Amino acid sequence: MSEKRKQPSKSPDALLKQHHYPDTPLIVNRWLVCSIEPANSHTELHCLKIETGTALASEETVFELHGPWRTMNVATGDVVTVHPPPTSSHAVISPTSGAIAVSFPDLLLSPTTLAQSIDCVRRGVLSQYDSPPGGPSDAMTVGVSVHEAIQSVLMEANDPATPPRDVSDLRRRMEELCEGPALDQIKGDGHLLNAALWIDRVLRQGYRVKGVEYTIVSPVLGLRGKIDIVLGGPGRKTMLVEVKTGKLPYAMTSSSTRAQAALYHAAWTIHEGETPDVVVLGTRGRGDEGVVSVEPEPAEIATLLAHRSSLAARVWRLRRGEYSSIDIERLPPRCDWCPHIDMCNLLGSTLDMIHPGPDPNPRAAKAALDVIAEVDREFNEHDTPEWVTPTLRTVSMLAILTPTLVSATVSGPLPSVGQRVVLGTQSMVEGQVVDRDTEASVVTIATPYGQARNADRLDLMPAHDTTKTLRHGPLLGLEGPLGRLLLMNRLPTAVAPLGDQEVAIVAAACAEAALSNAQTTAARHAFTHLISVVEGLPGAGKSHTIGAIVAAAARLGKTVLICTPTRLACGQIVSDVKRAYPDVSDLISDDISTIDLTGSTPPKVNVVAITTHRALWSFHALETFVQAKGLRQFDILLVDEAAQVQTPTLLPPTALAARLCLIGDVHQLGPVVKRAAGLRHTVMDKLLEFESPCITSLSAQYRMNDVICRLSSQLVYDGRLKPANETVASYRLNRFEDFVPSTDLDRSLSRPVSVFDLSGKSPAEVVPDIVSGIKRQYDIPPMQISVVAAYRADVSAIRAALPSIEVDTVDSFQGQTREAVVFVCTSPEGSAATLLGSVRRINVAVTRPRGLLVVVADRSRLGEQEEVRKLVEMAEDAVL
Ligand SMILES: Nc1ncnc2c1ncn2[C@@H]1O[C@H](COP(=O)(O)OP(=O)(O)OP(=O)(O)O)[C@@H](O)[C@H]1O
Repeated sequence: MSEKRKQPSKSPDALLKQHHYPDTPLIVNRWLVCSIEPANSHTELHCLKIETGTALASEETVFELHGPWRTMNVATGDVVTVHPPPTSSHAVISPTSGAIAVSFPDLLLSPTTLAQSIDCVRRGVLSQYDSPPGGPSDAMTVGVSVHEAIQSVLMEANDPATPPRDVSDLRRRMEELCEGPALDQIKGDGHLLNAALWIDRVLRQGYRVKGVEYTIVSPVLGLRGKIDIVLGGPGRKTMLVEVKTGKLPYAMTSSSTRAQAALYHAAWTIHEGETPDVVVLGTRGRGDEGVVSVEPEPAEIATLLAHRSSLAARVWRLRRGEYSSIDIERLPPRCDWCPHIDMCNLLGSTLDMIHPGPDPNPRAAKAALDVIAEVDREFNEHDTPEWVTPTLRTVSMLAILTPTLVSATVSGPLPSVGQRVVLGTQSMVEGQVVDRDTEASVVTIATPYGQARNADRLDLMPAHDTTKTLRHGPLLGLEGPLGRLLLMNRLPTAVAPLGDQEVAIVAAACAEAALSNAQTTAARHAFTHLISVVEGLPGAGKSHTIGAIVAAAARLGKTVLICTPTRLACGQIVSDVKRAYPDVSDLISDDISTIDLTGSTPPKVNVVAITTHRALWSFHALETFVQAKGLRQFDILLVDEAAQVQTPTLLPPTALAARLCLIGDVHQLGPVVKRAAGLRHTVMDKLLEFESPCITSLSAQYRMNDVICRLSSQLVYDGRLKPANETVASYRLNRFEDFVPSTDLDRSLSRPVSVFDLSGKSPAEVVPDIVSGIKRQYDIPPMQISVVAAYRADVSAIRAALPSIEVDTVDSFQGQTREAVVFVCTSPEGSAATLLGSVRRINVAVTRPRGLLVVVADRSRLGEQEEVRKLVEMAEDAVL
């Protein structure tokens, strides 16, 4: 078995540089070095599960071989032996240390899985369980048959004995190959004609098959898989074809398909040393609709490279993006058929354990630990190399799921506090050391800090049970008042009174904004209480109050970190404050990256606004900002729309602030959580369980007239929501003087709240008439009329019919005000009414308008939509 291999002519990073991937440092995905021995012995190697590898023995070089448990030097003349014999594509030589990297194929992902994991945060972890329960669906059968037929006719074309075939011959031949129960559907959907047209074209261009199901393994990219078809063409051109026969045309250009194509492009370039063309071939579209040539963009490559370095890191990084871009609630149709659903549930339960709901109990914790054990077992059944202990798996999973701290026992010298590190033998968990225990060799690492580009690598001791330290370790943000609240169920009541001058400045800012007594109290509490809460009903002036707090703080020279769940809210707060308080306009910024933190003088800015997820990413920059101001922490952390912020997301920014002020409404939109019920229970919910003077309730609202206000008040607030004054209550839209109502529509729209039935039509047919009716009757600018729909499908259809009017989902209107709102509270035919099952979502929609609310419903479906039925009944009562 002993064999001596020569070094590949070019190192992988040289190839990367040569082929348009110049900035790619070589990071070996998951690697472990085999053993070495004198030429006449190789016994030790058999016990290691190394499937692949390479051996080096250059005359001049001394190589350092290292794995997680050993480091050895290979001297000139030594022979390195790997068992079973390696293939060069599986191994990489580290250009810096000269170490031999042997990749573990079972830790590599398929390109499809890796590409899909861009859309589904969990799929990366679950890739190894990719077989549908209950057998393949019809679509899969059709897809597979057509796919194989295409490969077969292309291969047959290589055979000199096959006569030349025109389009009809190709099509007929594929029909023969597809013979079976799915053939009728295949023919009906036009797959074979489309495929035949494409095959005819490439054959005429001189392309011939070089391989089908062509195996490609790329440790550098962290993937292995099979390219559906590799074609060689004139001028030594190579075309890589990804066949997506069962998919609809839009799948051809989806982000995951593009990612897959980019992966092929990169893998081929790196390992074969030539730049290929990549084509995604669909057959369901009309003609060329299904054929897409993909030229990966640098940004796509960069995204992939950012995701590649390990199974866990990929998913973890994706999860960091989740807070902004992946709305899990929009994925159910996908999840319903997703074969990973069972594993998803397991992970969901794990989440519940890590962030338990209101009453964490030992039984739930035990159940969740069982879940982790089960996940470990699953992983281990898949031939996991021994050194990848279940513990390591678990730690990476927990790190994926908890943006907090992990503790790990490390081998070798301990890094110092503050040092950025990568935990594990690859970029599994990035973070910064926040604590170290030299005796126990334990470091505590805060994740996710991101930006670990210059991090040092730490090796975990394989046998150590890191989960124990993880679970008992301190958690970032939990040492302070929030910790006492979450861990001990205790709310701090200590108050730090303000000095006279401070009281005067806060009072002045409140007076400038004409804050009510309750709003003024809420503003003062933000300065005096360790934790304060402003429960503000819709339109009760939460944003208005934040403005006064921020202005007062800026004038007092205090530092404030504002966190909001959305970028829109973030920008809105900053622009409102700048407009209302021009004197502090230079002291507030919503872009931490533009603040100069390197100068010798402290930055001028006092107030930084940032989205909650961005705060995780930019933790280090925020910390540097505070230090540059000569402080240890921000004076106040203000969290707007706090009812939407999950507890773990709140922990890192909390660690950066002396005081926490949460502002929100638990009856408006909540956090987007699919299964982990524990995450649904936010810090805001938790705080409202207390009766404490630190909670201020704002129930007098300044937005809606009395009729609209009554609707929300009855629907959600047990009558607590009231107009702040008579001017607000009696507000009506300004009607054109010469307007005379002549139709039923006009008469309905003359009331502040009205209900329209779809009567068998689609929202896109009904809404334009309603909007025209509003424009005819009321003197308001079109930008003050908005259409709000629960479902994206309705939003798209109505937008197409009403291009000049703002149409969007409920979620994008949270926090907004309009003169008139048309609320389409229907669900598209065939969809489950889940979005409308949420009274919180309905509440947000109906509390946007000042003067006019039009509810569009489908009476024939009210039986299936309990919350909508209630709304319609109350809206009709409101009209009377
Ligand atoms: N004390 C006040 N005096 C006059 N107008 C006020 C006062 N407080 C708030 N408003 C006005 O009421 C409207 C709604 O206020 P704001 O947007 O701050 O409410 P909100 O609680 O943030 O609403 P939502 O719950 O919808 O996010 C704004 O036009 C604001 O200027």
